Amino acid sequence: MTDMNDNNAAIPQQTPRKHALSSKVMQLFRSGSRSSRQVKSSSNAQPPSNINTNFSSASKSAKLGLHTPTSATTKVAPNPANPAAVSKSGMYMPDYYQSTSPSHSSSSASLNNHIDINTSKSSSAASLTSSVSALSLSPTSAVNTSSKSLSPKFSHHSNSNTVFTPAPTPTPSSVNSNVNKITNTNALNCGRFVVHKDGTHEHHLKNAKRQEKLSTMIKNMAGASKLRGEAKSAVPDIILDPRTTLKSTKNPPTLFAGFMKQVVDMDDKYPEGTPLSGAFNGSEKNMYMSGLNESKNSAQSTTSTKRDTQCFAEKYGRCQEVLGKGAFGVVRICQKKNVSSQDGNKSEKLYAVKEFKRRASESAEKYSKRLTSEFCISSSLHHTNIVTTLDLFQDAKGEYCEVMEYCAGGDLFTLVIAAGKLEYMEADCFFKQLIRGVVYMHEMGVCHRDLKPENLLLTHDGVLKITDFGNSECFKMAWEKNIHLSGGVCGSSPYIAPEEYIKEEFDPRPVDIWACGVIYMAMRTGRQLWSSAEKDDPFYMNYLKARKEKGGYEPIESLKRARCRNVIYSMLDPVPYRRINGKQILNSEWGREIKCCHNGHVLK
Ligand SMILES: Nc1ncnc2c1ncn2[C@@H]1O[C@H](COP(=O)(O)OP(=O)(O)OP(=O)(O)O)[C@@H](O)[C@H]1O
Repeated sequence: MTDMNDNNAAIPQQTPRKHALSSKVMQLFRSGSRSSRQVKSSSNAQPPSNINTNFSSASKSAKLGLHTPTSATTKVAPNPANPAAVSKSGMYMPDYYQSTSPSHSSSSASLNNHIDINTSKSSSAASLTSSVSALSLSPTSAVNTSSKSLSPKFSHHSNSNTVFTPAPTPTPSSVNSNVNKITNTNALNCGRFVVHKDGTHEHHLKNAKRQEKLSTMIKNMAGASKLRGEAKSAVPDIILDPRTTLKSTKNPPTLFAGFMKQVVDMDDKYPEGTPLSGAFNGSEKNMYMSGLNESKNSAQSTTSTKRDTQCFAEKYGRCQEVLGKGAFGVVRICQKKNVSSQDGNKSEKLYAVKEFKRRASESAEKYSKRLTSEFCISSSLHHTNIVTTLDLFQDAKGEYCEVMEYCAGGDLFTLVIAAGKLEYMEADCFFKQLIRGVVYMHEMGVCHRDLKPENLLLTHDGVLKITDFGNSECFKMAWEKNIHLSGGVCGSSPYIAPEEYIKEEFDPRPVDIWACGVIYMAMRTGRQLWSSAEKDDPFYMNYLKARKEKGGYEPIESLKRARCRNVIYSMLDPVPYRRINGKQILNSEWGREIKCCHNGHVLK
């Protein structure tokens, strides 16, 4: 039996190389993605229109998709008064990255104040490395998160008088019973997630199969009268009457409800068979056929740029069916045949090609800045848990397209919807990979600002990859000591951190951590925690109240394992500077005991 405590599990060694970044690119990083900032009304849950009416002007303009003042993004955080805030490398380590949480005697609002975690300070300071000419960079200095010297102690207090006893360290027998528990789930029966007797596991993710299941679910939901009762309970109020009934519902919206809302919305906008994010809409055959038709059409229109098309086809093969649809265009699969592999055999290689459509309201300059920012940032990041961006080219219509590695397991959003919810071993594995990717990103001086299950792709063997850097920003250059604060509200409402609504400027890193906490809860419960973390959201208000009380917040309490709950409460601390950071999560008892399959690497 393998010990569940994986003390040696450290984040993959990544080594940032310092680059001189031209002022032009800096300018793009500072303002490019900002111009596209907006809150996407959640694809998962449509907040009722009678809420979200009382927010600051900054958040208001962001919600309306308006441009947030650039000045808000360029203000530099003040120098730390505390000399301890300067790392060994001489770089400023902001408060947020200090190893100890600020102490608060008033315990009521701060569950995470009771979590004592040592964090390695030897990691290099954040450094984004990029250049205009060479957009793909290799990191060079190691991220050191040795956990040997750590002795995390959890004592989860819901208030100053109450102490929750932490869950015991798993013993072989407790691991066994957990394994048995997992073994009994449908997840295992359908072969998606297999747990071995030694406690290790494997993922077998097939997006195409999942799409079929989702199509059937949608058909049943929409058509079969015998399922209507179930449909009503599974899609509470969101579809029925979002404005009047959310406040009276007991549970927050399910991810499936949001998915159905997408279907309903899409039906109005697009013809039948147009895939949404996750390419669920229509049978696989229909998707493929429509993809072929689209390829034919695009082939006809590309005759004027035959040379470019040939060049692209030589490198990446022909574009085929549509994989998914996002806010800015479709993502297609490309198949390159006869690629020589290391063993001398010929095989095929698949790529994903993402279109960047220009919005009607978007100026050419803004469009160019948006896509350059996304491409510059994503192609500068090299990590197992971040999708590899390979190329940027212009198609026959003059639209820019980004070439990425193809992730055959689809996205986490559709996985959770198809599964209902994930068992803890599967969710934990994805969670740890997500945090590893976030830690690396933050080390590189980049924050994502739109983390959600739709933007987390999966390989067939369960490697999670963060994608969609359209809202990301660089908060610190390699040569800078101070971080740049962010401003404005962006992302999808259920995942947006509360400070985005109430503060003009904030550290963007805790914002990513907050989103990861919400994502974990979405995986485990199949529901959103709330529509948005604002005062007029009844679920969020309940959460704020309940986290101070003895019983805690029911959806988080339902996680059962105290060490997991403690970390989630700390990730969802409404006070950003108290929020746990990525390294602390990995070094927590829970973080260290999570076993990732193949240590989060793709199987060869
Ligand atoms: N590399 C990839 N491999 C496989 N599928 C992909 C890949 N990239 C994207 N997809 C699919 O396409 C969908 C849309 O992609 P993406 O989120 O990047 O588009 P977007 O226009 O930026 O969307 P949005 O801004 O609305 O989040 C994803 O949810 C996923 O299902």
